Amino acid sequence: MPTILVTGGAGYIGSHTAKRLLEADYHVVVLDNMRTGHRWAIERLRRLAEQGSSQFVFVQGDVADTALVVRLVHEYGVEAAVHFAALSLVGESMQHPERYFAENVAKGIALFNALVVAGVRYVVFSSTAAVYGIPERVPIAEDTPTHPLNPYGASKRMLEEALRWLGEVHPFRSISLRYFNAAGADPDGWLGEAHDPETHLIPLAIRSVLCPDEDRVAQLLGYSPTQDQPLDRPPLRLFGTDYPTPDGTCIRDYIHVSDLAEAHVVALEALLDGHPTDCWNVGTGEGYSVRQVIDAVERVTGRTVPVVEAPRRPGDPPVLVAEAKKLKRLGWEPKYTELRAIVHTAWRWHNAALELVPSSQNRAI
Ligand SMILES: NC(=O)c1ccc[n+]([C@@H]2O[C@H](COP(=O)([O-])OP(=O)(O)OC[C@H]3O[C@@H](n4cnc5c(N)ncnc54)[C@H](O)[C@@H]3O)[C@@H](O)[C@H]2O)c1
Ligand SMILES: O=c1ccn([C@@H]2O[C@H](COP(=O)(O)OP(=O)(O)O[C@H]3O[C@H](CO)[C@H](O)[C@H](O)[C@H]3O)[C@@H](O)[C@H]2O)c(=O)[nH]1
Repeated sequence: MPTILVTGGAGYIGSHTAKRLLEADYHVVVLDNMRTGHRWAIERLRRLAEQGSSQFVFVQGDVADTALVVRLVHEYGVEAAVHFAALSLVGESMQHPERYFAENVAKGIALFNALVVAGVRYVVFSSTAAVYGIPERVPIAEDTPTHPLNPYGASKRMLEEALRWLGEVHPFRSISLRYFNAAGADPDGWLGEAHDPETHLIPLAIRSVLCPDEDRVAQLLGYSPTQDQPLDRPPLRLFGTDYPTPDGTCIRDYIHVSDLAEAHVVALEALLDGHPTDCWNVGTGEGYSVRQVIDAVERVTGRTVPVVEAPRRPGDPPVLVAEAKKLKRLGWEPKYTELRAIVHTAWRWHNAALELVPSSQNRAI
């Protein structure tokens, strides 16, 4: 089986995709600088590989280290890359756009350059629905014009364009996957979402109903109620109740991280089979409002989410729902279309995270 370079494989979506690749018998080389990645995720992947026949290698380093990337390609016979490594906080990108152009655009281009030089011909790239900005119509088709509203979305759009031109000139093809809202956790309980800071709705809603000593994910990230700073347990802020939607709150398309991981395998196999360079949406086609998410969290946890209504968050489009025609044409179908099922996997992860790793691994680096 081919060897796949997975940049950002110690992070949320990258680790779930690396797991899926190992399960599909690919060999995996993870390159991650551990800026937001997790040692425990790497340890879980290593253990998974030991149980099967795939080779798993973790290298701590930066995607912009051209010599390192070229060496890894040659040493491990890398045939394709899946590029997750990036900064992805929309709010931060509005405050420090230069960071997003340096970390995402400049480093992404350095990586693609190294891959082309080393002879890698296939890349699957983590793009985002944020490239569309406020779409002309919903569900959003893949040929919808892109007008990103923030430097984060712009940085992803620029890399899509760079990939397109690399494909025009070199024997090189790519698929950019425009994810909608990644959510949930590995149903086996091996991996899950642990961003720091966390900005996403589902993990924040779950954390709002947990006592500090119940919050295994916070403890994995190194917070503990015994530390000087007790865990802050603010209520969930509901950003905007006056949107032109049935209940006044924003509607999003929540795509389970395992379905997302599977989409990367489909994209990779399509490229290996000769598929041309393209951009594909990854979403379920089902939209849920913020209030519906809160309701799902309450039903799954059996607890009341403490909510305060807050003004709209700048830059939030009212409705983002995908039309994922291109993926579906290749046989991909999301398994998780029910919001409650997605939330259930996230709830399990928040409850179980700490028990999953040996005590020496119980903290992020
Ligand atoms: N989470 C979402 O809902 C979502 C939605 C759309 C797109 N995306 C994109 O998906 C990708 C993964 O997102 P995530 O939520 O898993 O993020 P994450 O922060 O959990 O993972 C990113 C990983 O990349 C690593 N990394 C960052 N910069 C690096 C560099 N220069 N060199 C090497 N490693 C580096 C980090 O250490 C981390 O392990 C990102 O590109 C993000 O923009 C995420
Ligand atoms: O504390 C919170 C957090 C979020 N929300 C609301 O919940 C919805 C979902 O917000 P998330 O922050 O979970 O996700 P976003 O839709 O803002 O962003 C996600 O999807 C985008 C594309 O749609 C980008 O890809 C981005 O990287 C990814 O995080 C939004 O309406 C947001 O306003 C709240 O009300 N309170």
